[in-house]
Amino acid sequence: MDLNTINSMSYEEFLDIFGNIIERCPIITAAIWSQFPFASVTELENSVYDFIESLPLTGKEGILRCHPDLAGRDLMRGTLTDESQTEQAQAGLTALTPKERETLNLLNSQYKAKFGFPFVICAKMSDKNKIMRELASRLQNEQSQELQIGIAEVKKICHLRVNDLFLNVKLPTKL
Ligand SMILES: NC(=O)N[C@H]1NC(=O)NC1=O
Repeated sequence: MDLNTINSMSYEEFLDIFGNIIERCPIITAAIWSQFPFASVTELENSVYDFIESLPLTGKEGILRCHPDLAGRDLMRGTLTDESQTEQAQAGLTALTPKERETLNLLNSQYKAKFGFPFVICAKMSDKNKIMRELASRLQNEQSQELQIGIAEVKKICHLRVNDLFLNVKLPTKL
């Protein structure tokens, strides 16, 4: 897919394809359509990141809260987004032993109880062992630090999702 194609999309088409570049936050995709046309993919990504940075702390916390727990309830119920399902599978989180799942769930609960939002990490850039270690280590941080790290991870996830869309997307023939 090229930029010209994107720049000629209606906001409905743009939302259909790019609506989940930030997990369960289509409002961000809808907002950046106002910045059309984009001169580059980087410019598109930067407008997402600028929008996120313009939010108050509660808005940033809200973005983190839209993320499903890793190997959590949504994975067990089959209610993850396609993107999150692929990312968690790639990190090995869909094939945990019961003991590993129990440990991860416990750490996730401790993290949420301490910070008020879920532990977020770019799963595709990690694996199950690294995720467990990072979670245990980040649990020791201050809340403000974790908000910053979590949002940095959201941006990494977004970057990979945008890349994927540019490489793989099959556009509706109508476009
Ligand atoms: N909690 C959390 O990190 N969730 C996410 N990470 C990722 O790579 N995809 C997600 O949905």
